[in-house]
Amino acid sequence: MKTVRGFASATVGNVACGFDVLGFAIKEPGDEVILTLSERKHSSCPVTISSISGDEGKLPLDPKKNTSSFVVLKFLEHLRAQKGIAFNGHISLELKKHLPLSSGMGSSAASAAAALAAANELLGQPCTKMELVHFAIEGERVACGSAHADNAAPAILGNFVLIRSYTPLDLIVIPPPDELYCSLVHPHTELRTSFARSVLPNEIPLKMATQQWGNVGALVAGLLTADYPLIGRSLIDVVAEPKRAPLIPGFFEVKEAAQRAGALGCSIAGSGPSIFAFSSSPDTAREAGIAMQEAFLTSKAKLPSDMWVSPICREGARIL
Ligand SMILES: Nc1ncnc2c1ncn2[C@@H]1O[C@H](COP(=O)(O)OP(=O)(O)OP(=O)(O)O)[C@@H](O)[C@H]1O
Ligand SMILES: N[C@@H](CCO)C(=O)O
Repeated sequence: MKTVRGFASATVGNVACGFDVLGFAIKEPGDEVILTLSERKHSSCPVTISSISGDEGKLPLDPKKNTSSFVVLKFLEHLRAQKGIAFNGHISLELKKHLPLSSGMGSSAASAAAALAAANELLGQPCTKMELVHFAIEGERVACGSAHADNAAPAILGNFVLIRSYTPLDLIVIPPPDELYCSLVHPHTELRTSFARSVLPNEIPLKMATQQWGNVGALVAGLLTADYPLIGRSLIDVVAEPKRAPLIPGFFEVKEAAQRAGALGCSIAGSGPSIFAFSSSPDTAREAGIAMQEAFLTSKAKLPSDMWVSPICREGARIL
């Protein structure tokens, strides 16, 4: 029997203007997955879930429905079909859930990425991290019906990841500027990604598209040149934020509080309800985070929240 423990952290999709094409990872918190390999088959399914903690009993134990086990099944299928590596043993999976569900913090992707890092290590690293991203994306389809990559890719690869194309998948890893800090505030309420996607339009006017791609290009330029004011100016989302903001009680007050505290910019984390802000020092990031929490609490909905301040994680999914 061999045991490996994988970890993958929270991620923020979209980064304001990059709907479905840009995301980044923070250092903590994250999900842990412990895999135990035995040489003999136990059941008809090569992967079973032995336990899940931290989810209040909400997550499925069916290996085909939980993102952590589903992606390992996809990984094993790929090894057999594409690399000629047959797996005849059994993997028992234990999930330690530390990320809140339906939070906008890439919870489903973190479980998948942690499981993939552990499975790849357990079987002698037959895949590159870039290959693992393909299976992690399939996990997102199981979680919310959409195979978006802006949480899954940074959960595996760390850094910022730009998705230039989905078919074929073409990912560009963008290392973060050294002094960029994220304040991430999670109000105690859930917003399902599938619902937050259903409020978005299928088509947008050309004028709106022009604004959006101007900001995405400028944000990438700002990240690559460590131009903090440019990063701040580019954190504008005219596509998803206006439709989703009404789903997050206190959103506008929280955004204003972050900016008043000196943050470079602020927007919805992924599909929400979490909200992130960027700052160019850890002190400002902490002050912005505290101001955002206060704004949630004093808004009409009086929402308590959790807050994390973190630099961008460069490592991605890893073995503990
Ligand atoms: N291991 C898992 N971790 C989290 N959610 C899972 C997992 N496996 C399956 N799911 C399902 O995925 C859904 C949560 O996904 P959702 O995309 O809404 O949340 P999220 O990952 O926090 O969001 P976001 O992508 O906006 O950051 C739940 O319905 C849950 O049942
Ligand atoms: N890009 C996805 C991220 C979900 O976290 C969305 O906005 O729906």
